[in-house]
Amino acid sequence: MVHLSRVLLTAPRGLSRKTKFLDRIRVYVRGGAGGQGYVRYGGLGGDGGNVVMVAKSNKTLLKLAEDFPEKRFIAKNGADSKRLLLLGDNGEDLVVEVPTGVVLSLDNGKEIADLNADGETVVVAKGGAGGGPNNDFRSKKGETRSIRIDLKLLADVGLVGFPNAGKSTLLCSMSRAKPKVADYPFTTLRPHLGVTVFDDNRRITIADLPGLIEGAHMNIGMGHFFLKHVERTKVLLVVVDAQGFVLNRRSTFRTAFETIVLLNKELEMYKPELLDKPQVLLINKMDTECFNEKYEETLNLLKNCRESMDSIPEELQPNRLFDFKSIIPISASLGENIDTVKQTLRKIIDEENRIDKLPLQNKLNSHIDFHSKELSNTFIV
Ligand SMILES: Nc1nc2c(ncn2[C@@H]2O[C@H](COP(=O)(O)OP(=O)(O)OP(=O)(O)O)[C@@H](O)[C@H]2O)c(=O)[nH]1
Repeated sequence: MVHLSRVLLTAPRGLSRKTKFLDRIRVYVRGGAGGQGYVRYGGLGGDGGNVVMVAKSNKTLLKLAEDFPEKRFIAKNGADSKRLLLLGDNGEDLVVEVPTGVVLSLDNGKEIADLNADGETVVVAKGGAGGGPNNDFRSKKGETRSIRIDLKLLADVGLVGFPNAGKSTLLCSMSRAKPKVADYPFTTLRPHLGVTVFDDNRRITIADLPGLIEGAHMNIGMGHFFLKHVERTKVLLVVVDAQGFVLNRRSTFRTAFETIVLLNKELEMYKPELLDKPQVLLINKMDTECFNEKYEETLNLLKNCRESMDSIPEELQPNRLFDFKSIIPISASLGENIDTVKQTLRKIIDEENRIDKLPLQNKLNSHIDFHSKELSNTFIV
């Protein structure tokens, strides 16, 4: 039964296809072969073309997969040297347009490129050298590879939370994005991006991700499938429903505090380094009944986090705890405290950008300084 419900809740492989969103594909690439040299007259064969990937912001992986269903990219061969044309022409490079923000890696997981800016290029399969005196006039074959193209969103802020916490509602209230909002879990089936624009035109990008639930690391719910999209964000914005969460009648009810701890565990299980990022906690639905009591209770439990985890099975308790820079009560649907959220995020991002520019030793000092300064903030636990 447990197995069955896990299978039912497991993200189906075709999920992204059903929702017309694709954030990973594998392609075969081959550089063109070099042309044969002409020994008798010392003629040189042309070099094979390279397969080159170029980042384009208007491209999507879905479009790439639709345009090239075979997912094979083979560059042109170099021309052979001939009696009447001793210098064979080089084969043309094959240029493949991929979305901006992709990571390219080999089957063994080794990353070969990170294409973050529009127009960035990388040769993913070199063409073979044409035949000439260096290789006994025997040409070489082109390089052959399988390349995994992984789209990782480039956003300043990543929203993480259980389903129904109000992440999409928050994204709507902070930007012009129009993600689907509904009163049932897993309304959000794919990541959405929104942009918050400040009065001085400063922009902050926010990625709303499908909800996580406990056991995501065992592929329950949508699993960790979309967590890669927070890897490159500067700040984690953790959103919880003050009233807690229950997936269905057979599931255990989880209080807001428990959902925070369970989210903490899921992030840690995915990649502990994610917890190096600054984190902000939003306790949502402050317009609902008994909010103040629940909010206070959650803050108190967070103060003694380790001791307050009795209700959570040991294997679901994180080793490394969230260290929130700020905790803010909000109502995403009424827009309460949303301005505070925006200003807090802006301040943290500005500070992160400043730290990024410092030399390493100064970076460490600056981080401690920043943190202790923030401790005077009343929302800090
Ligand atoms: N009362 C109240 N309801 C809210 C608030 N924010 C969101 N909701 C409601 O909570 C439900 C879930 O909101 P969503 O924004 O879809 O939640 P989500 O976290 O994106 O959910 P998933 O897509 O399942 O991950 C909807 O019915 C919203 O109207 C709030 O501040 N107050």
